[in-house]
Amino acid sequence: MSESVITEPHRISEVRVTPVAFRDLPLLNVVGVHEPFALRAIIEVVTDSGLIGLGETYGDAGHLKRLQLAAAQLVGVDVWNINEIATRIRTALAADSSKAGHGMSGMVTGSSTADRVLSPFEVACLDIQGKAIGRPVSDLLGGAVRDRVEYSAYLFYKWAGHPGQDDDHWGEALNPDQIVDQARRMIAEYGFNAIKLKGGVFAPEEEAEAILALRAAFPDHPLRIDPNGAWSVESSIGVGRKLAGVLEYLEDPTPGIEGMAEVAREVPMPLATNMCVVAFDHVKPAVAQQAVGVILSDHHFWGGLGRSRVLAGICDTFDMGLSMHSNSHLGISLAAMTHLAAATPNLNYACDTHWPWKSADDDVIVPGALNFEQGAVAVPTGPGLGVELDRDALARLHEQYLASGIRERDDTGYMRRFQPDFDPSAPRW
Ligand SMILES: O=C([O-])C(=O)C[C@H](O)[C@@H](O)C(=O)[O-]
Ligand SMILES: [Mg+2]
Repeated sequence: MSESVITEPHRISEVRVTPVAFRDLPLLNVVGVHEPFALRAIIEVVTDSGLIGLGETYGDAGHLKRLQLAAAQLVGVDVWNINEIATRIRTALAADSSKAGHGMSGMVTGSSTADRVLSPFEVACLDIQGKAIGRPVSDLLGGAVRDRVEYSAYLFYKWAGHPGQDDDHWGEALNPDQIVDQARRMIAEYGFNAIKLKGGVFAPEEEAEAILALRAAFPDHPLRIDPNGAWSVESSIGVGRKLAGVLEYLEDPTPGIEGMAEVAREVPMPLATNMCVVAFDHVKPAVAQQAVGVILSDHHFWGGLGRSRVLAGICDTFDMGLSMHSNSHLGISLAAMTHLAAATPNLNYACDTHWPWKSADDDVIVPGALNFEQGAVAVPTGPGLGVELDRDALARLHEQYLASGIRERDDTGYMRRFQPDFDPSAPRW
């Protein structure tokens, strides 16, 4: 590598934003059911030095529009100047007042728009920085403290298949026995050492039974349940007491910082959240009220990898645990999550991932860079993120996006096609 490649600025000459869709399964949650395709946007940042960096984020129409507004302001900026990139993005978004299209279907609503938009550009710039100096992104984040990152088995209640289609290969999971079967299959295939159940679908007592069935089947796996705020304070306290000694944490049992604080005072396990603390402004009131013991970071809405490490420092300062949240995602996100978790010493919980729900052939990266072994992904050691864009796959998933007709994630609207009176309001029980 010539010295100039290292010392010269790498100025952004072009930014490409490509919406893609990949097949998804009918996974149930408090707001409805996953549609047949999940949306993402793939970001390519190109420099005048000929390097290309990759980022991945939500693909909803409103978010895409904001990504385009931001992208138009980034030409000429040096990829080493993330502060300048963040400033330009805030300026570009000043005229955009729409809140629509954040990509999380009503479950994470209060995150910062500027941080959500910054995230994929920051990741792409870190990818370029790493490529420019021949070092992995984890080195740019302070260095890997672990060479493999543990993920959890993320179980969902689900229908056997999308209505009108054949059953999918996971089949139905609507009761505790089927949830245990799902866990067995997922753990046999991926080796996960921790288990999370997405709740908020059935009454809390039934979901607590599923957790007890998982405990009986997997005596040593840390367990979590996440009903996405579906339970009242009273119900949450009831479930929390019933599952004393069974859960490593109870995730978002009830909505809001005040409600979580009430529950936290009465249950023995820490409460975790990716709903009531999703932006830096939420941390102070949550700490003051001792509402949460664990924050689930997510670089897609906390402003990228650097700002997620700021969050990690805050958690460390206030003796809070740190875990990682996930939405349906592709390989560029998995690479970024893995570098971040590798370089975050206090991220001690197995991270969430929706990875097992995606078909292996539905991705935009060249296969082989990221593999699960014994529940963990080895941290890529090549330059940058360590993943390569497969342009044919990108074109195919973009065609899939165009053909899908889906432009916003809408779990509730999809559910109402089959259950017209479905009501997503929370708390429900
Ligand atoms: O931990 C969480 O809240 C999530 O993973 C949110 C996701 O949107 C999940 O509920 C889903 O994909 O249905
Ligand atoms: Mg959650």
